[in-house]
Amino acid sequence: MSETSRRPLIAGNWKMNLNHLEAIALVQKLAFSLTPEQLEKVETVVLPPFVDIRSVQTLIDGDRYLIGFGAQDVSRHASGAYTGEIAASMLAKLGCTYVTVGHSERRQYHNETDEVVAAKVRAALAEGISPILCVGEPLEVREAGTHVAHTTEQLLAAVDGLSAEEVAKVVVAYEPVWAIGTGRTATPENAQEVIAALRAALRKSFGDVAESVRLLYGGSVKGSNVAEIMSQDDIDGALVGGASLNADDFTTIVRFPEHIG
Ligand SMILES: O=C[C@H](O)COP(=O)(O)O
Repeated sequence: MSETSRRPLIAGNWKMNLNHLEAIALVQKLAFSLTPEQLEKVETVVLPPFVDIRSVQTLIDGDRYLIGFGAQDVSRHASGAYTGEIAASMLAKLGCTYVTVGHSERRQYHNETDEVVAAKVRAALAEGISPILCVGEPLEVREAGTHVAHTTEQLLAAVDGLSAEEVAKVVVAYEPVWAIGTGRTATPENAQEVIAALRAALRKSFGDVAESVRLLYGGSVKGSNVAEIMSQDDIDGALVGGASLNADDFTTIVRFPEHIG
């Protein structure tokens, strides 16, 4: 995180955890634990399962919590006969401001291709929702040393053809697949290397707007490693999985500026 105008973003991806009652309890705990100053300094967002979102919205809107919320996936289609799918317009109506797109678990278990991911990015943007576009290499790519090229290709495939104005609304999350849920994190320097390369690729294709795009790191982020990760120049936040399910763990992560000298 360098001294720029990019506001840090910590997003909690709950994945397929917590029902709507548990969601309410967790968001309440977060709101009671974090001060308005902390939430002003660090944009804090939860990404619950679809069925929790209405409850989370009602709570956050009703009590005017300074916590954002979004979804974990979106249909590439606007509406129609797509059983089980959720349209971006439905998420927008619920007040979602973010949606993760192209998470490695969707790419791996639901066969999402770069083409599908690109269509979902567009679907979200069309409804004023910022996609949190996930990219990252599997272990064999890291071991082959081609991780920068791999993640850059994923990024450019997803944003190809967007305007600079649209790109400014995209958040990119670099999540090395081998670091997700494994307790293994990329070293802060490794994460910085890839994320700086992603920003350079955006700069080459879209110009100065690249300086305002927020790039996050994800993969076993915890209270104990977040400050070191966030000290890197190009890392603007974190996409947190496991540690976002516990209010104490997540608030410790959101409070990372207190641990940066
Ligand atoms: O979306 C979040 C990532 O997949 C990271 O998950 P994790 O923090 O449990 O490793």
